[in-house]
Amino acid sequence: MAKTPGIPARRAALKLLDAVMRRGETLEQAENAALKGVDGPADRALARAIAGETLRWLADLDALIDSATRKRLPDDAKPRMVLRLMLAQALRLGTPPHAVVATGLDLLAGGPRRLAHGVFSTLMKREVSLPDAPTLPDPVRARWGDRAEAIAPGLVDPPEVDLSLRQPDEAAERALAMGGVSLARGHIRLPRGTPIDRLPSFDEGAWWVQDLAAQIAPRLLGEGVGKRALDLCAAPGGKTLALAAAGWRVTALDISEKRLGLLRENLKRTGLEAEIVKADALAYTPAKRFDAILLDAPCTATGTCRRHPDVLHRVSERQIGEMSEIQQSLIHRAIEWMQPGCVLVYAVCSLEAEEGEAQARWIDATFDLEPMPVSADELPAKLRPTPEGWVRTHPGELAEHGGLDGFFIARWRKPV
Ligand SMILES: C[S@@+](CC[C@H](N)C(=O)[O-])C[C@H]1O[C@@H](n2cnc3c(N)ncnc32)[C@H](O)[C@@H]1O
Repeated sequence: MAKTPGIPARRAALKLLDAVMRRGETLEQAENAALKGVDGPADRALARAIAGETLRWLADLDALIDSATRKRLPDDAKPRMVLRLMLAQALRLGTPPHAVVATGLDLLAGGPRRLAHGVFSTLMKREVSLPDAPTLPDPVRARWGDRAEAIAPGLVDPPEVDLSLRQPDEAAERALAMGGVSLARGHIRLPRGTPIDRLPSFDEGAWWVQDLAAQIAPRLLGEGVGKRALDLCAAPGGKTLALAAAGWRVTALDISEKRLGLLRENLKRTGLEAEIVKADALAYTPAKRFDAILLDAPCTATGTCRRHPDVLHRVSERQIGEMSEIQQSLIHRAIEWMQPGCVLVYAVCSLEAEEGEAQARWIDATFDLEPMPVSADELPAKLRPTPEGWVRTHPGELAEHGGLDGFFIARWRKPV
């Protein structure tokens, strides 16, 4: 018998949701296994979109489900998982309800299909809708505090596509040719979903994909002609490329051979150069002196929640604490190597104060370094530094242009 079209994509979306919610995996980690047997890029994209929208709006979808059930379905019960996916399709992806039912109930074969059908039909008859911005899960709201309300509107949609240019002065001209806008020197923003590898000049290596907020950290090292920089956690290399393009002689170090493979590909495609070192920064001693060190530290990556909404549900206090310890070890190491005059830029794509502001305060209190406050004219698109001279970006900022990833960035110098 012929399979109903679209069911493999829904089955894959269920596996993705299950991997995140029950096993704490990232969407990326779960993809290989979950998408096995899903043919064609359109169905794979559909599976990703259903899982992504479900995770982005999870608290609101759950509230709707709870409003239509007499007895609360357990969080990890399969009917709740399937109903979440069905509602995300109807309310976020515009899938007609009959198609949602035709492809959704099959996922509950041998289970409570009538219950799921009843809840879904009740909610459709009520013509329910989602709020203007997703409701953040309680633990996330507690952690993000006052900022949570400003961040949530930035999570409504996946992000647009930002490019960083090898020749910054070409931004205006290339933005026009590509149908995008430039919000900063060397930056182009394109509509979400733009197929990257089909853009003109991809093979020529004139640009690489990098969120506007991620473009800030390497810029804070300044022009690098005649100077050496150590990019301490470098792969896959977005910031290495930016430093090399700004004239720095870059040593790019990372512990992951797989991710360094991507960095090598990026260097090859863009024709930029860097010395590559595969090492554990905690066990490495550089032979050279550096004028600047960029520590783009491993972190919980909650600042990337627009493109990776799984972080909203799987990052715990424990993981934040563990990351914070690793970051402090790496900071310690980097500071040991700083010569007088050497600049340190610390960055994390995290919205957690423990990985950002608290680390900057710890550096100020522990080490003999001069803070180098960031000024407004060093930042793109009218962003402002914090009163301390740090950079704190979040998805709700520059909303009129499509938002930003969440980053914390701060800068110091070793006294001469
Ligand atoms: C936030 S990512 C870096 C992103 C990169 N700077 C970019 O712009 O493309 C953090 C990196 O730290 C690396 N890493 C984690 N622990 C490390 C260690 N002990 N030594 C060196 N690299 C490490 C990871 O492999 C990962 O590639």
